[in-house]
Amino acid sequence: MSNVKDMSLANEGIRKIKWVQKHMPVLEHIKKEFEEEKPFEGITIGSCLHLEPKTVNLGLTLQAGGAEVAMTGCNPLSTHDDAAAGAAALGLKIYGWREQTDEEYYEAIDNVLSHKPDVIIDDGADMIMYLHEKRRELLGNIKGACEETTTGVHRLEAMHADGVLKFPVIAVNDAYTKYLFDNRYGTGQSSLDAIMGTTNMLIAGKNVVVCGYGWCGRGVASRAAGLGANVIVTEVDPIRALEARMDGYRVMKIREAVQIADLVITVTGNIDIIHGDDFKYMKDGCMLSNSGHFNVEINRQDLEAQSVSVEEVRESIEMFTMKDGRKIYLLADGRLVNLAAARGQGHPAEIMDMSFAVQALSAKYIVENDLSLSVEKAPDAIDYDVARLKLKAMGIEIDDLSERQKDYLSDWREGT
Ligand SMILES: NC(=O)c1ccc[n+]([C@@H]2O[C@H](COP(=O)([O-])OP(=O)(O)OC[C@H]3O[C@@H](n4cnc5c(N)ncnc54)[C@H](O)[C@@H]3O)[C@@H](O)[C@H]2O)c1
Ligand SMILES: O=c1[nH]cnc2c1ncn2[C@@H]1O[C@H](CO)[C@@H](O)[C@H]1O
Ligand SMILES: N[C@@H](CCS)C(=O)O
Repeated sequence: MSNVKDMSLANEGIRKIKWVQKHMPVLEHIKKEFEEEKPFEGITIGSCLHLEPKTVNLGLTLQAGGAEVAMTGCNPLSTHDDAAAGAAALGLKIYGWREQTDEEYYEAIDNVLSHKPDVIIDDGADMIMYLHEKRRELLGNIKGACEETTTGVHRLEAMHADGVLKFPVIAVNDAYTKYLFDNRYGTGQSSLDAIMGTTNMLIAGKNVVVCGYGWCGRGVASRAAGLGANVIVTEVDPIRALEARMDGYRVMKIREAVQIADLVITVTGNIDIIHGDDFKYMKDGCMLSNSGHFNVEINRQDLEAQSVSVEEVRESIEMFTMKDGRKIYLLADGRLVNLAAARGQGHPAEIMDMSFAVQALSAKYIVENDLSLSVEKAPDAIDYDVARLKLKAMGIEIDDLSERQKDYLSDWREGT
C-alpha cells in the first residue's frame, strides 16, 4: 500500500529510527501509555510532516495507540528515503520520496487522504488546503487537525477568518514546549549544522545576516554568534528590532545588510525578503539560505533574471553567475535548509521529542473532545505535562510553591 523510493533501504531506516527513539524519552513514555489506553482504536490519522526518523517515531506512537497511520512529507526535498522505507516496513502507510516534483508531492498528499483520516497532522497547512480545495467530499470525516509550524498556523487563521475552514485546528506550534524550544534552539542548531555540512565553510569572522528576529531568528542569531560570526539582524517589527539590538547584534535595513553579507539566513515566514535589486548589491561569493517557510523568502526568479548561468557546484549548492561576473550561491533551492539540504538532519531528537509529544497528546485531545470550530493553542495542561515529563527525563527537579507562597501570590492586602 505504501509508495516509497526503495524498500531495500528499510533496515538502515529502522536503525536510524531506533537511534532517535533513545533520545525521545517523552514520546516513548506517551507511546507506552497509548499502548495501554488505545485512545485511537478505530481512528485513522493522516500526516503531512517532514518525513524522517523522528517523525516516523511520532507515527509509531500513534500506531501504538491503535491508529491506522498514513504519512507523507511536507516538503518535496525533506523526505529521508531510508526512514520512509523503514516506516513502511514497520506498518505505517507511507507515501513520498526525496526530490518529488510538485505534482508528485500533491499526489502523495492525495494518497494519504484516500485513507479517509479522522485526524490530520499538518506542517505548513498544505494538506489541509488541498483537502479543502480538491477532496471536499472527505471534509465531513475530519474531527480536527493539528498544525506544526508558525506559517501553517497563520494560513489556517486566515482561512478561519475568511469563513472557509471546516474543522477545528490545534495550533501545536503555539505551545510553549514547541516554539520556545523547537523554533529557537532547534532551528538555531539545525540551520547552522545544515549550512556548515552543505558548504564545509567557516562561520567564525563572517558577516551573517539573519532576516527576522522571531523565535527562529533569535535561535539562528545566537548559534551563529556562538560560532564567532558578526551577526546582523533585519526586522520590520520595531520591538523585535530593539530586542535584537540589546541582545548585542547590529540591526539595519536589508539593502544595507546585503552589501556586507557573507551569509544570509532568512527566517521570517514572509515573501520577497531578498528580491529585486538586493542581488545587485551583494558581494562576490555571498551565500543565501532560508530556514523559513516554503521557498518564497529568497526570490529565485529575480536572482535567475539577473544571472547568466546557474550551476550545481556541490550537492544542495547552486552557483548563480551574475552579469558582472559575481557569484552568488543559493542553498537547497531556497527551501528550509535544515531539512531540505541533502545534509539537513532537521532538529535534534531531544527537541522533536517535545514538539511531537505535544502533537501526540493534541491528537488524543481532538479524538476525546468535541472541539468548536477554531484555531486554538494546544491546551496548557498538555504543555505543562510535556514540560514536566521532559524535566523528569533530564533528571531535573524543581521546587513547588508552599501554601504560604500561594496565599501570598493571591493576596492583594500585603504591601510594604
Ligand atoms: N526551519 C525550521 O525547522 C522551522 C522551525 C520552526 C518554524 N519555521 C518557520 O520559520 C518561519 C519563522 O517562524 P517564527 O516562529 O520565528 O515566526 P515569528 O513570527 O516568531 O518571527 C518571524 C519574524 O519575522 C519578521 N519579519 C516579517 N517580515 C519581515 C521582513 N520583511 N524583514 C525582516 N523581518 C521580517 C517578523 O516581524 C517576526 O519578528 C515560519 O515560516 C515558520 O513556519 C521553520
Ligand atoms: O527533524 C525534523 N523532523 C520533523 N519536523 C521537523 C524537524 N525539524 C524541524 N521540524 C519542524 O519543521 C517545521 C517547519 O516546517 C518546524 O515547525 C519544526 O517543528
Ligand atoms: N512545510 C513547509 C513549511 C515549513 S515552515 C515547508 O517545508 O516549507
